[in-house]
Amino acid sequence: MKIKMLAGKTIEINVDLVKERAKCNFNIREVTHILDGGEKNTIQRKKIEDISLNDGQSRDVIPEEYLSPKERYENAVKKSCIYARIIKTELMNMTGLETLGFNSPVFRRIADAYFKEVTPLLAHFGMFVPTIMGQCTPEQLAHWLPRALNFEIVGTYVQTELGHGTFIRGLETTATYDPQTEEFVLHSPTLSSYKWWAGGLGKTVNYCVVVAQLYTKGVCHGVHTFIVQIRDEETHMPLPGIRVGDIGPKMGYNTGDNGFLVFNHHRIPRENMMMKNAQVLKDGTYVKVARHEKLTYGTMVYVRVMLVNEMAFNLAKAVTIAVRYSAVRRQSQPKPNQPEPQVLDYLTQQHKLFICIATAHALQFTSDWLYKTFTSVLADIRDDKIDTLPELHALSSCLKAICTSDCAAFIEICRFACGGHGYMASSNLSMIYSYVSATRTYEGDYTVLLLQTARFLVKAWEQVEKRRPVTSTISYLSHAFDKLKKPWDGSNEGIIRAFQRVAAGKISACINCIRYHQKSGKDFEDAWQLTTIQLVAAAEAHCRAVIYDTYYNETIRLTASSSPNVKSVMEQLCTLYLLYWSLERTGDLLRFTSLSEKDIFDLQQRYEKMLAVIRPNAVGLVDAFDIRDEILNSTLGAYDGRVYERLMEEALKSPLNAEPVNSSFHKHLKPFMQGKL
Ligand SMILES: CCCCCCCCCCCCCCCCCC(=O)SCCNC(=O)CCNC(=O)[C@H](O)C(C)(C)COP(=O)(O)OP(=O)(O)OC[C@H]1O[C@@H](n2cnc3c(N)ncnc32)[C@H](O)[C@@H]1OP(=O)(O)O
Ligand SMILES: Cc1cc2nc3c(=O)[nH]c(=O)nc-3n(C[C@H](O)[C@H](O)[C@H](O)COP(=O)(O)OP(=O)(O)OC[C@H]3O[C@@H](n4cnc5c(N)ncnc54)[C@H](O)[C@@H]3O)c2cc1C
Repeated sequence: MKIKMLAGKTIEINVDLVKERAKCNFNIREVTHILDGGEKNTIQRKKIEDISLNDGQSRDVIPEEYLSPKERYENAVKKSCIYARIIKTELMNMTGLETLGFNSPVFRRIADAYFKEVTPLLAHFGMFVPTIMGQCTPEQLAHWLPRALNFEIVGTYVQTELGHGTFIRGLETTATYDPQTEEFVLHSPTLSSYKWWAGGLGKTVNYCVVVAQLYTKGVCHGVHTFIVQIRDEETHMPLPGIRVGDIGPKMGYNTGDNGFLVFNHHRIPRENMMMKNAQVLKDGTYVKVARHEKLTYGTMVYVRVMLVNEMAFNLAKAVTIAVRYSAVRRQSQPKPNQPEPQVLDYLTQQHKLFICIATAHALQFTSDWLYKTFTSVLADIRDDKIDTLPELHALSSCLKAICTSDCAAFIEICRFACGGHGYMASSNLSMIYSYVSATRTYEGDYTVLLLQTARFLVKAWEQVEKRRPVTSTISYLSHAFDKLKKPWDGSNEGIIRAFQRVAAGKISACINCIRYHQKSGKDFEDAWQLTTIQLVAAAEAHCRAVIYDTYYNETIRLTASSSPNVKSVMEQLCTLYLLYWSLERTGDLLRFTSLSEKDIFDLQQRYEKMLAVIRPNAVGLVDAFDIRDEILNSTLGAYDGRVYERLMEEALKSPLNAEPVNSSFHKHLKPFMQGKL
């Protein structure tokens, strides 16, 4: 079927997708505006996408997969420069766009059109610049920030070592102050102290933020951050006292040149210690400035907050691919003499996919809410108020853990939903998965971060026990002492309250367990370790309760003035989300609430009915994510649904197809087959 597009281009669209779009009963644009945070943002995003993508500069002539590792990296550097130039010269200076930061989700979106994997500048944008902004004094900021923003220097964040990633206090790299020369001497005393992992470190950057143990006047003051030049600005050669290189192939991020770095008594000026939170004076006196010692960890909190948005976007990409493909793909014959159904018509397929759409909404709204919380805590810190920081740390830790983990699991389900073709690199699902899978580990491992949240919850519980007030996200704990179990209420609010009881019940069980071990003679640390499986589960339950509550309340707020059909499809997705998790967690609900077997039957019926209600709008809902084909990069997920044509076109690009017979036939296979080998 031929369709005339607005831009005047005629494109052919798969007939099933045309029918799906005709079935959609809500205004797609309205949903896009809600997801973008308002119509103005959508207009701005589209303008930016047009400027950055319309001239085709982002496209590769040869698919990345066919390049050697070295060529892939070099191609990524070339495109990083085009990408960064567009942001710097064409976008940031444009009227109306100058307030957008480098890490705006809009710039983030277009990056995917340029890089199938990642840009070697990811850590420059995502970590180096934010650390300068967060850890420098005003004088240092004036010196370093313009240089970094203008790309006169390119940097990364070098914290993790071969021996330690999680346990930051255990890092071994030393920065020892020498008052004679007013310099710090950076040194890697052991193999396990070698820096390892930082993105862009291998070959790209010439500067970095290094996290090291600060020694002055013979005393260790713990980890601090330093700006360290590692390469000559002109020749790019490593400076004396620096050994630096690439760590080699990984499961993903292969264009990201993650690197190692070894210091041999490398000297940097005193002024290169980032001195917003602590200072070393010329004579070596150590002065603590910040009221909270963990403010040095600020960049990590920032990236954890940003990652929730990152997850919403990546899941939106995966489910756009899987839903469009499922509308085009026909398979099997459930009834004789009937045409093969679209696989999207199978209830099991809807079960796989509609929760992914709902989750992308849930994460988007949660991420917007978390970002607002983050900026308000930053404002508090600027006013020297630090009492909101622990809650932000607890929230960003558990949300980062659960969102990255759910997102990776659901992206894999999107791949399953695409059958064999989902396994093709050209579907882009494998690349999205390998990218997201790493987020569960970096910036704080899943278990480790949930245990941080658990620590906060245990303290909060003790406050509630003493009838002291607690902050808003844990205020539900005050109902935990209500004696009577309330009757089961299957409304959305009822389900949210039920999950808050689950979270409170799990925290209470942890407290009992810790106290039980303490009573039997264990000290607190041992009792804590013996309870960690339950503590992780309690932090997960708390996090999910926060997501349910936020998703539900934000849906109501954001659709308050929407057209009726938009309001109802958004509410349907939210209800679907709550029903899905109720069914996933029946064990918890049976244990901590008055849910009965009959209630489970009802939940299942309601869930399946909801799948049927959402079915006609499924393609419309993924269209509403409004992700351009260049960004999706997928043979299965393009807007036009020309799946088989695209698969064939991509296959023909394989270098193996350049010649009818490969030389290995004559060299190896033929002699082997003829028994001559
Ligand atoms: C292309 C276009 C541009 C796109 C840009 C897009 C941007 C978005 C995406 C960016 C992606 C960037 C790429 C990133 C790549 C990965 C980078 C890394 O992994 S880098 C490496 C990342 N590495 C990691 O993430 C390592 C993970 N490990 C850690 O974070 C820490 O070692 C720890 C938290 C586990 C423990 O720390 P430890 O010092 O042993 O502390 P204790 O346990 O003894 O707790 C003591 C007290 O401190 C409290 N507290 C703790 N932290 C904080 C905090 N942040 N705040 C406040 N408080 C905090 C804690 O609650 C407790 O309180 P209380 O109970 O006493 O009241
Ligand atoms: C793609 C990628 C990019 C990265 N980029 C950077 C970067 O730019 N800069 C940088 O500095 N680092 C970077 N990292 C490193 C990353 O931050 C660390 O790998 C991450 O924080 C996990 O730490 P680890 O490797 O030490 O894991 P470990 O802590 O060694 O984890 C191993 C296992 O031990 C468990 N474990 C550890 N501690 C505890 C505990 N206290 N209680 C219970 N279980 C525990 C974990 O749950 C995990 O199962 C990157 C990593 C990856 C994969």
